[in-house]
Amino acid sequence: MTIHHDTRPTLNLIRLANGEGLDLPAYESKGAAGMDLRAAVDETAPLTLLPGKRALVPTGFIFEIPEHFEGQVRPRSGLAFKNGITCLNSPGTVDSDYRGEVKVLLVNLGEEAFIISRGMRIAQMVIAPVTQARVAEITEASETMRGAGGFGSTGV
Ligand SMILES: O=c1ccn([C@H]2C[C@H](O)[C@@H](COP(=O)(O)OP(=O)(O)OP(=O)(O)O)O2)c(=O)[nH]1
Ligand SMILES: [Mg+2]
Repeated sequence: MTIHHDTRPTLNLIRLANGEGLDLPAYESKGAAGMDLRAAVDETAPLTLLPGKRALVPTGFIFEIPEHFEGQVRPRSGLAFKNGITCLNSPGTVDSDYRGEVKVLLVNLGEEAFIISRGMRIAQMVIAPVTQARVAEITEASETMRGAGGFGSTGV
């Protein structure tokens, strides 16, 4: 009999007042990379995002991102494809030492107004390992084949 140890890091969530009654962020399928984030906008006041405008949408939770991990706030492709809605700062970076409310910076690149109602799944968050590098200044970079080639240097 094989015993499976759950090696996943724990993500502690603290529900804020504006998060009352919201479903927790959740992975919507067994293999989902990201957990969907819901809009903690007021039930009585949906947020209208006009074309070309951006808005910081609250999630109603503090996320205690485990140490040595980050939260990556990413757009949902369905909203991007159907409505032109994306995360302006994608991927948004939630630091493991952040203890404020996680918010989603949405922008409307579509042609129609987009209504954000309470509980709508407006983005997703991937929890990914991340490290800090020790920064050291040196006088000369090591030689590589690529060298300073970038921005299309390898062709299309
Ligand atoms: O999509 C996002 C991006 C960031 N944040 C929060 C969590 C993150 O830890 C903090 C800082 O994000 P970032 O470092 O990207 O912003 P900054 O402009 O560098 O602000 P700061 O000087 O506070 O780091 O803002 C969000 O809630 N959602
Ligand atoms: Mg920062």
